[in-house]
Amino acid sequence: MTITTAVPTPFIVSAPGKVIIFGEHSAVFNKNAIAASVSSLRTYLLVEQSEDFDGVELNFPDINYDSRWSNDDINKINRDVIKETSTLKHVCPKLKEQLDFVLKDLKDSLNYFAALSFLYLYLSLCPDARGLKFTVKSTLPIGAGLGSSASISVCLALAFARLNGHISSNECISKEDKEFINHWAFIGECCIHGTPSGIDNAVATYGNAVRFQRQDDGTTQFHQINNFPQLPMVLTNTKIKRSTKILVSGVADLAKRKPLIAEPILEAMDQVAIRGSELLSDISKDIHYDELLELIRVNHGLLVAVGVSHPGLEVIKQLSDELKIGQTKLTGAGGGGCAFTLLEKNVDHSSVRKFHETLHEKYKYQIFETGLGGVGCCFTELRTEEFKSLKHLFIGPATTQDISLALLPSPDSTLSWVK
Ligand SMILES: Nc1ncnc2c1ncn2[C@@H]1O[C@H](COP(=O)(O)OP(=O)(O)O)[C@@H](O)[C@H]1O
Ligand SMILES: C[C@@](O)(CCOP(=O)(O)O)CC(=O)O
Ligand SMILES: [Mg+2]
Repeated sequence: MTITTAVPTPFIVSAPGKVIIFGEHSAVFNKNAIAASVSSLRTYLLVEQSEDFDGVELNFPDINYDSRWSNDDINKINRDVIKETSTLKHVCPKLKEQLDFVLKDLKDSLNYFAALSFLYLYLSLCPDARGLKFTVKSTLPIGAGLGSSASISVCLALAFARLNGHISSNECISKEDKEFINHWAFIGECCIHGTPSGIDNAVATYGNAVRFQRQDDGTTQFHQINNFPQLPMVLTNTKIKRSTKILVSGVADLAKRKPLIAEPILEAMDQVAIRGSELLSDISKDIHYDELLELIRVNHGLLVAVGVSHPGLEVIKQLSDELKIGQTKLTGAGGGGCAFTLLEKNVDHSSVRKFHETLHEKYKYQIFETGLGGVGCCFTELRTEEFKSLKHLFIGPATTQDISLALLPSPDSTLSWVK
């Protein structure tokens, strides 16, 4: 079997999910937004040699999807069309058309978008890397508003950029390399949900927290917010399924039909995010904490107005209001998925416990314990013994705790993560 790669295998790449604090949806309309990475909820991608196949194998157990494409399948895609993708800031319609043909059996299923982003990035970045198997496992909930689509796109972009030799240093991932990864992850996001703002892939690439704004010419402007405060918060997953693509296109439809109504709402979201970022950079002044809580309440109301909440999310908001523990807003695309509750400064802990218990026992919601900020994308090459001891995490019924315990790129990790 011929294996043409610039770096040794096996290796693992990883990227975090995110919480949008202010500005989901309005970010798509070039308004300001603030998001932070969720340090312990991440996607991991294992790249290894195929055992018995000289094409490309894909294994996405989290969504029950696997596939393999032979060298013949791959060689049928027109090389001139592939070359065109390198200069584009969006998805190349000609390549998408060819991939639609390859993926015709998946059309209209959720797996189609995952396969499309995989093949699009693979062909654009390392079409000659063959005889490889790519397995993805995430400790993030998928389709829940915590940016799993961006996190997997960053993992794919980083892995493929290593395989073609674009990223060859084993010391660190340079600023230029991160720009490259962020660009291609944005294209992966475009494959998954059409018109992303780019905030999710920026956070998954760079980690920490960012204030972000997409510009009218399609470029993005973002600043890392250093020393992002560890906000006292509760992150709740309703487990109600929804699709970012459909929710984002619903808001675009409203903006098109009722521009005079939608634009002031989006403008108000912009002002919330601008003021929110001022407050978050100087949270030490307690006097502003109430204003931050107020902004959370206002931002949620504006998201309700553009039609992206869900009765299941309103349950969380209502309960936090009833128990007077803080302010809740949906986070991510909404329509189900997750909500973020910022707790009052001197919150009554027994009320927070009641909040947890009710959401868990009565509604069967899931509560995440995670800090905000932390490492962005990273990779680690595996020694033979490491590969042997870690492989089961990607093929067996490993829990998210098992995966985090063994792989989390924390300061006390036994693996040598390159960041
Ligand atoms: N671990 C994963 N394995 C396979 N596909 C994934 C994974 N994580 C994300 N995806 C892709 O991203 C989609 C979910 O993205 P999206 O609707 O934007 O929700 P979110 O980004 O909030 O999780 C999935 O349907 C799938 O195509
Ligand atoms: C709704 C939006 O602002 C965030 C979507 O996040 P998620 O896919 O729901 O995690 C879209 C975007 O900014 O690309
Ligand atoms: Mg997404």
